[in-house]
Amino acid sequence: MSERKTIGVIGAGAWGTALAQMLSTDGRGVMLWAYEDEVVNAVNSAHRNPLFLPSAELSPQIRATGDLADLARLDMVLVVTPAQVLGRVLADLPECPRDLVLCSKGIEAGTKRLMNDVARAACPDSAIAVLSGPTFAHEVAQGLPTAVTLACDGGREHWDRISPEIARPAFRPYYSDDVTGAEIGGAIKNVLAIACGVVEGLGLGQNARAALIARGYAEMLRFGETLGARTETLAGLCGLGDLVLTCSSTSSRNFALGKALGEGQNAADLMADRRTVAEGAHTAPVLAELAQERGIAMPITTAMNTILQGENPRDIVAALLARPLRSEQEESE
Ligand SMILES: NC(=O)C1=CN([C@@H]2O[C@H](COP(=O)(O)OP(=O)(O)OC[C@H]3O[C@@H](n4cnc5c(N)ncnc54)[C@H](O)[C@@H]3O)[C@@H](O)[C@H]2O)C=CC1
Ligand SMILES: O=C(CO)COP(=O)(O)O
Repeated sequence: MSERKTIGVIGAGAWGTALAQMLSTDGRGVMLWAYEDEVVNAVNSAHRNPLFLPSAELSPQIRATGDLADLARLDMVLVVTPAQVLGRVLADLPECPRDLVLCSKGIEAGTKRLMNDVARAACPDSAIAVLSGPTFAHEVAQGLPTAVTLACDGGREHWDRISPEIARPAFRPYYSDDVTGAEIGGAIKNVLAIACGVVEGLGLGQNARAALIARGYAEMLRFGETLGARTETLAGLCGLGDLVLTCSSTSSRNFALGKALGEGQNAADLMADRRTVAEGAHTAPVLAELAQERGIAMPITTAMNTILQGENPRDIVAALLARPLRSEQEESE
């Protein structure tokens, strides 16, 4: 039997913890880096993560650490921090691994870079893969069946090396070499999930939500095309698949944030002091800016950005509905 190498996971929020649990199911060791000492201690002593994934009983195969040096010399490291701190955390890594697998969903605000560009700058010699798809953390931690896109910048050879390390009977990666497409799907669906939550919070009905998913997907395709993503990638698990999941459940933090906005809660209050991340709130401003700079029609994204800045959701929805009639394929605001 081949040796099962320890895998590193950076970030012990809900998703990093669930991935560590999933990876440990074949009996291998997982080294999990956590930002909070409280999480390190709880994982090591009680096999729990009370801050971010309280429902899961974790495998004793998972060892937590607060020291990134403990991940040195591991061949493969999954990076699962919030998107806005990924670059900072990678810059602190004493040694870059051979294989980095990026699992965060977002765009870096200041630089407007996708996560793979941020990671490439920090670890130029690492092979970069993006793992993304419809994956609520609590379901993966329970071992429920889940499928993801695993986009490998090194093509088939890269996939052949890393996919056996990541696949498990209930966790099924699908091959892609479209790293940009895989990232764009995950980043944009978070903004659209907030929009679907707003529709829910305002009580606008199921028809409106379906319209929003379809028109939001058209925005994802237009944006993706401009950045060189392939339509077939966005039609898959990491795009449409994840959009459908997060636009239809309050298990999504982004959807729940939108619902609260639609119900009349204040955006600044909702963002203040939150421990868990709703990536769409950070992605919306940078995405709206990129759309404007590049002349890409993204009216739903722009509207969500305005609502997150404190505008009245009902007024913004009314303005969206009042735009001139056009064909579905037309690419103007
Ligand atoms: N929760 C989920 O079901 C899924 C989440 N993701 C993505 O995974 C990424 C991480 O999300 P979650 O694990 O859900 O996080 P979370 O919302 O459960 O927890 C927040 C995380 O941020 C970390 N953090 C806060 N400040 C930090 C700092 N200054 N430096 C480093 N880390 C810091 C915390 O330690 C914690 O790990 C996000 O990009 C999210 O979109 C992707 C798929 C599923
Ligand atoms: O990305 C996710 C599921 O695929 C998790 O969505 P939220 O971050 O909205 O909870």
